[in-house]
Amino acid sequence: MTDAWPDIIAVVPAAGIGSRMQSGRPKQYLTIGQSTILEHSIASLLAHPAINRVIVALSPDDNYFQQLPLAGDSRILTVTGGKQRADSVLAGLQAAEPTEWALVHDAARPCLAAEDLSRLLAVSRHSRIGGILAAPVRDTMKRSEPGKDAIAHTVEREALWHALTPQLFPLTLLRQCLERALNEGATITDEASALEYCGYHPELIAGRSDNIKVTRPEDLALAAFYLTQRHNKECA
Ligand SMILES: Nc1ccn([C@@H]2O[C@H](COP(=O)(O)OP(=O)(O)OP(=O)(O)O)[C@@H](O)[C@H]2O)c(=O)n1
Ligand SMILES: C[C@](O)(CO)[C@H](O)COP(=O)(O)O
Repeated sequence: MTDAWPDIIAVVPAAGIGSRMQSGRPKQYLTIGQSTILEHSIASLLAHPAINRVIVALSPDDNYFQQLPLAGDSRILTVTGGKQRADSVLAGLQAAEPTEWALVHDAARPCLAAEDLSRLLAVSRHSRIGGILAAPVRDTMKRSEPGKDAIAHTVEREALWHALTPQLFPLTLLRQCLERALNEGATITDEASALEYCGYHPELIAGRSDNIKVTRPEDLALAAFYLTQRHNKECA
């Protein structure tokens, strides 16, 4: 640990199959430029001075990771992921050596900006609960009628956010909340929802809306555009 940054471990859930992407391989292994989406996502973490250990949760059927240069990086440990994203995250947390903070970042989010990562990490200086990167909703939001593509009503968008990653929490607290929530059958789609289930209120850190999760086919070109824009700006 340095004075500037907390003692931290990063966990990258990368054990999904990317079914919504409709591609020939898991989406985290699709390429943008010369690297896979997974490599971009992990690079955005390791480029930050605060992060020098990453645990990657992989599918038991993953035949791709070992072909990447990352496989030989001593800062990276791999574990076997689980049936749901939360199971994969918990597998990573359970493999982590004792560490004060845990940062969880989707393998499918390759466009994380360094300034957003720093702003999230700064939460560790004043909070014992943690927080998440999030983007305020911009569009009018509708709730559909159950089972129909018809509008039931408009959802008040004031104070409505898109949860992003990374998400940052005390490792022990996150592990305890995830274990309890999963054991009690709660639906957990991000780390914050496990803390909420246990009664905590993590901070919302407004983040860039270009920190997209590559989920559907059209997202790949958008992520490539964002990464190219950032590269050109850095090289200017
Ligand atoms: N059992 C799972 C499911 C998802 N993930 C990871 O969690 C992140 C976000 O999940 P999502 O975007 O839903 O990825 P997939 O589950 O692969 O996508 P899909 O739902 O379209 O199959 C991804 O990096 C994915 O690899 C994981 O580690 N373990
Ligand atoms: C964690 C997450 O990216 C926050 O928005 C999101 O919940 C992942 O959901 P998915 O269905 O596993 O993609």
